[in-house]
Amino acid sequence: MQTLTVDLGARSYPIHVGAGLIGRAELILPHLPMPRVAIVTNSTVGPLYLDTLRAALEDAGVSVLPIVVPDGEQYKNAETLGHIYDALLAARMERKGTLIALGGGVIGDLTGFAAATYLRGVPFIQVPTTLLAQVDSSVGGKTGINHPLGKNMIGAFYQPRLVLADTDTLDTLPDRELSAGLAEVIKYGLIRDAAFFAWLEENMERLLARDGEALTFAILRSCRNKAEVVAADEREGGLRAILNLGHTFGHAIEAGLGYGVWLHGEAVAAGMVLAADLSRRLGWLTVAEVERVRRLVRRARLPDRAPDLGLPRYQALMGLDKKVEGGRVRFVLLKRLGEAVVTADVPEALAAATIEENVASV
Ligand SMILES: NC(=O)c1ccc[n+]([C@@H]2O[C@H](COP(=O)([O-])OP(=O)(O)OC[C@H]3O[C@@H](n4cnc5c(N)ncnc54)[C@H](O)[C@@H]3O)[C@@H](O)[C@H]2O)c1
Ligand SMILES: O=C(O)C(=O)C[C@@H](O)[C@H](O)[C@H](O)COP(=O)(O)O
Ligand SMILES: [Zn+2]
Repeated sequence: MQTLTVDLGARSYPIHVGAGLIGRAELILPHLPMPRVAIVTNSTVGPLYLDTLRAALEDAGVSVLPIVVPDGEQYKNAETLGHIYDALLAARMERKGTLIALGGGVIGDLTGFAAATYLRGVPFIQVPTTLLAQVDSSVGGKTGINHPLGKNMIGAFYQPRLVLADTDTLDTLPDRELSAGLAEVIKYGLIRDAAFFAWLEENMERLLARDGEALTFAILRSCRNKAEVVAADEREGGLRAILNLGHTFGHAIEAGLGYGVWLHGEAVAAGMVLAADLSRRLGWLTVAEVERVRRLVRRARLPDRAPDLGLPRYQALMGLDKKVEGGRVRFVLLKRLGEAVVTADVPEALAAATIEENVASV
């Protein structure tokens, strides 16, 4: 097991990464104010991993309330959140009870927001079981739910007490989901870690083949990048927005197609290629550099073109992005491979051409 820390003063927390961690209650116990937890999971992950986690905790004297919600991005909404509150209230979960998110980013975001709001805040722990959740969503405290008009529109910054990333859980992850996680991994290389981008170009096949050493390296390197950004700017006053590379286009794709049609990582992958192409149009990246981005995305078995929703629909959806200021979309773009910038100074015609020249019919 290897451990990193998200450095947030009194709210700092560890990220443990390694094999077989779900069965190790001793890693969780120090973070529980009282021996009572609710494990929130879904109908896919529950049958795979709930028993192991539950038995480990119960054997250690912890009372466990399982809450199983339906699986899918389309359930990351107010209705599912309501079911979680209902179950917590029915079981009289108290303020010192801890919520544990067992699953991917959907479960993590939902459970984190439930924890931020139930009784005005109870402790929570992330046990991420997808690559995407292990490299990104379980770290940093962005929690929330979708709105039909836009992704993650309702939420809170609320940090977990612990992130427990058991790499064994990736054994059961479908290939498509593994690739989706690789999108956010590539993101770290593009925004602030050129050496990691080059490493990914060398090692993409090992990652796709689920080589344990390569995956663990990529998870730790990604978490280290994210932890450093979050420690510097927890609530996205500035720097943290670079973690949104590809998301302005990507969130428009997810909401525009309907949640769950394209996976989050797939939409972000196409969005990053568009962001790279827009950066080229602004004179920052070369054609060859955009091709490097496109090639790596394709090698990760991810889409490098966006679905053709029509330009007006893209513009309307992107106008709802959380980074919009004074009505102007703020784009996360690339000055070079390994350095992101956030700018509203983008001629509308260039953004429009980027979309129109990078779409493919779905
Ligand atoms: N909070 C953040 O900082 C942040 C960062 C990135 C993404 N997100 C959010 O995370 C979500 C995407 O997360 P995701 O990609 O993990 O999707 P997900 O949570 O939908 O999980 C993907 C699929 O894999 C299944 N699954 C999970 N673990 C499994 C396992 N070990 N074996 C087999 N199947 C497994 C799930 O049931 C689901 O069907 C989006 O809602 C996105 O907006 C949040
Ligand atoms: O942690 C962050 O900050 C991120 O932006 C990480 C993203 O990968 C993630 O998808 C996040 O949920 C997007 O944030 P949002 O504020 O655009 O909803
Ligand atoms: Zn994301």
